[in-house]
Amino acid sequence: MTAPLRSVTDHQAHVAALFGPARTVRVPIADALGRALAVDVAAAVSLPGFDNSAMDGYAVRATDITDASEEEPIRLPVAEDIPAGRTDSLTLAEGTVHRIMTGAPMPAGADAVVQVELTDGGDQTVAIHGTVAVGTAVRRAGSDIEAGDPALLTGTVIGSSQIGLLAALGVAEVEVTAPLHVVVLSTGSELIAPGNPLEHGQIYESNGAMLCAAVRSAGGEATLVHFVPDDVGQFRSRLDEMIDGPTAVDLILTSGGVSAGAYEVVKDALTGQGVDFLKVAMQPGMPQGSGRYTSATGTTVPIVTLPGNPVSAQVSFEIFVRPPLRSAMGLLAHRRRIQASLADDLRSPRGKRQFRRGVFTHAGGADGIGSVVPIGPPSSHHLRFLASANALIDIAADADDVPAGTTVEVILLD
Ligand SMILES: Nc1nc2c(c(=O)[nH]1)N[C@H]1C(S)=C(S)[C@@H](COP(=O)(O)OP(=O)(O)OC[C@H]3O[C@@H](n4cnc5c(N)ncnc54)[C@H](O)[C@@H]3O)O[C@H]1N2
Ligand code: MOO
Repeated sequence: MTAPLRSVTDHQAHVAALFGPARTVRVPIADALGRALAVDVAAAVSLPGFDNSAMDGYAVRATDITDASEEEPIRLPVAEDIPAGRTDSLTLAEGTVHRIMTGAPMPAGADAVVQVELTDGGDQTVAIHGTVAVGTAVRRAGSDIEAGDPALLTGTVIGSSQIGLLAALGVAEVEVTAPLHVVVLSTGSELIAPGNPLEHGQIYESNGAMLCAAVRSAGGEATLVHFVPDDVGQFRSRLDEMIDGPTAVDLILTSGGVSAGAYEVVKDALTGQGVDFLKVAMQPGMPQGSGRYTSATGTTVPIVTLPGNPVSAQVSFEIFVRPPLRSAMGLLAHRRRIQASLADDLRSPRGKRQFRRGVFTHAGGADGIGSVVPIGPPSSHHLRFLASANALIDIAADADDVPAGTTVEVILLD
């Protein structure tokens, strides 16, 4: 008797339950890029740290130049020259000015800066051709952020501007969520590494490179292992070797060897070892497995066994692995889902949720929604069309004929 198929949402829940809470790590700020902040960061200093000039010009007392005009400029002695970086504390005497550059500290007593364009630019004395209000071109200490104020909150994903703020605040290292380490294991004696000649019946190993890239683009770290012989004992020893190796393993991701053939090394080696093998009501990606595998030395690691067909492997990663992997690193789990108008008729197998490859554009649908053109046939060896797609079209399990013009949901891949 055939077991009923598990629904996509059910299998998503099974895989998600394998992941624990995010781990954290302290890193130099440059290495925090793309990671989620694990603590609140308060400003240890104010920004700006001192009153400084917003313009190249002259620091003045505004009352000294209230009578200045284009026709009758006021001429004042230039008592000091203050480039950015000057560290001594200066005081502006009444009836004098200091030449000052953008970012340089304001002298005590000065309350405005006259930009150089309103003067003759003199360096001994200067003719000032206009008036300025108190505060003109002065950046006050703490006007961006005051020392002690919250700068970044836990959970913020660190991008270049957050790194900029941290550096400006003098922060050298931060506590962020740690990247998870995924061992990507490809099985199949027909598989040859790219760069080598092929014999008849052999193909290039592509799932390994693809899934490692998928893990990295999700924010994880990946190690690729290609296991060739169809030998269950050797397969388990290789797995144990990786688990008990120098780098802790957070997830094992296999592809291939899980369907109904005579040489299904993954399924044969892991059945009865804490891993369930089953069929999910989806296309592509029907044969799946997930669970926790314990090595000979007693280390237990979550494992997800993806089907070998390349499109099945990649789509399965997107649907089952990417969201909980990202969640477990404190990152936004889900890709953007958007409604689109289907540009061509589709057929879908009733009873299976179908994820067809598509090209989404923001225009072209009715009522201002975008449109999606399905590309390539449904079968799961059409890697070329997957590589041209920017979206997966999510067709419900109860649909069969889906005519052009139907509003469908798409998952944006970039
Ligand atoms: N009798 C049945 N046969 C099959 C069923 C089924 O239910 N009953 N399911 C089919 C479906 S659907 C899929 S998907 C595949 C999954 O098979 P496996 O996970 O066991 O994968 P393999 O048989 O090892 O390989 C399938 C296919 O993919 C190629 N492959 C595998 N690994 C790689 C790799 N790393 N790089 C590139 N290509 C790879 C492999 O050469 C095969 O062509 O089973 C169907 N069969
Ligand atoms: O379900 Mo399989 O994953 O179509 O190729």
